[in-house]
Amino acid sequence: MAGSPESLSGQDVGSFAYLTIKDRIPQILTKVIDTLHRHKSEFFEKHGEEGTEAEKKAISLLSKLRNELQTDKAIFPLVAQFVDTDIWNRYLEYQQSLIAEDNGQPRWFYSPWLFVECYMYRRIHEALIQSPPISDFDVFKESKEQNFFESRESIVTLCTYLQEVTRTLGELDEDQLKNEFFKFLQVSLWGNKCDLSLSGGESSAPKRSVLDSLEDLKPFILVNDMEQLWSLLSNHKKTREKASVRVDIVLDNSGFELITDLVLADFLLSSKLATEIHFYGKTIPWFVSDTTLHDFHWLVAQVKHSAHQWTAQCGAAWESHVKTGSWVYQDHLFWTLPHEYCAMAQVAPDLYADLQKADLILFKGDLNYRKLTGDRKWAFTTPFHQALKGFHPAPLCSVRTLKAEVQVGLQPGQGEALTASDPGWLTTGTYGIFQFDRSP
Ligand SMILES: O=P(O)(O)OC[C@@]1(O)O[C@H](CO)[C@@H](O)[C@@H]1O
Ligand SMILES: [Mn+2]
Repeated sequence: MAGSPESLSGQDVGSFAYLTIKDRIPQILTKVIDTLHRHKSEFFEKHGEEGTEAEKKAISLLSKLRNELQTDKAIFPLVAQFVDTDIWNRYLEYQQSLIAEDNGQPRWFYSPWLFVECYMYRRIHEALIQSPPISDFDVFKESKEQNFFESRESIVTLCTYLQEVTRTLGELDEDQLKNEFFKFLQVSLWGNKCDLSLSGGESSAPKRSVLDSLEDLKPFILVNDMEQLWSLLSNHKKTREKASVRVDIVLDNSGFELITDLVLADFLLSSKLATEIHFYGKTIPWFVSDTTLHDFHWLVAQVKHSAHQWTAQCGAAWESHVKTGSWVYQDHLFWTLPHEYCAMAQVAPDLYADLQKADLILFKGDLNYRKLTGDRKWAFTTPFHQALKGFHPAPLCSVRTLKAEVQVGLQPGQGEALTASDPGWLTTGTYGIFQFDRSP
């Protein structure tokens, strides 16, 4: 295969990568520092003087990080011992090896955007690790919970709808079932618009019921492989050649997006299009809104204890799915490394082998898409299969709203026409895709 195109980076002045590194990431860091400041008294109440000292230390480490970024310093090796420190520092050495002698070291506005952005979030975590006893504090917890509470109405509407569909499943014919499947897929897609790292932590809760918007949003789906997802799952259901059908969902954001993913997962079980769902979340706070184990269980509990009958019924069912094992939540440190997914088989062979057991893998969101395609400057018409560069653990589908300047698998002229009609089409989250790759 011909060489891959270069990575998106802050070298391209004015690019979305450049503006993210220059403006959005410092804004996110400032919000993190402010969050720590606002919890000063809580840390004192919990840990006394030690807590106050820890808050000061974390803030000073984060201010240093912000200065390194804003003055385009070298990317420094991680220093605090953690389960993935050596992997990160080996990756930093690899990035160094890609740079010609006279071009110095990996730097914020020089190295691949994917690397420096992931590194920034891992440095935030390092600042907390180095500041015991507040090391377990999730600096993004408040904004993830706020997104959930601000989405309350949409959550009630969605859970009510799910209960209605679940009650009538037995009466639906094939076409009607497919139609419901497509609805829940689209709800999960547009749930991805609710991304706090794009909004810099500002509220991103849905403004109206996403169910009512599906028809209006259809023209904004640029690649639509939903039919292939249906035929894959409905054939398994029809032929019953497999006792179990496993769908894996590589999660993205907590809050409303996670609700839309759990609603889809519940429908997959009730409709018997799947018999088990594996969810993958993040082991550390990540990209502001990404789902951690705590976020997952907190959200299920919140839904279960809702005052609204149908919402509470959903939460009880979801808790039961976890208890019976038909829903499995899994952590793996690979998801918070900077590697492109084409490196997974080498870097995390255990995870790759686990994904190979799935009948279908749904990758939610933009960051996953960037890692699937290596965050590279592919031509818009490059086949998705080619951009995956050998990453094929199982049939997979990206379910993503566009928030970065990478997109493949378009028709000839489609990207150019979009640029002419809507210059922000790649980065505002307005457009979405269901992009499927069957497998080797
Ligand atoms: O994976 P998500 O949550 O859909 O989006 C995450 C993300 O779009 O937010 C950032 C915006 O700067 C991008 O760098 C990154 O890809
Ligand atoms: Mn995210």
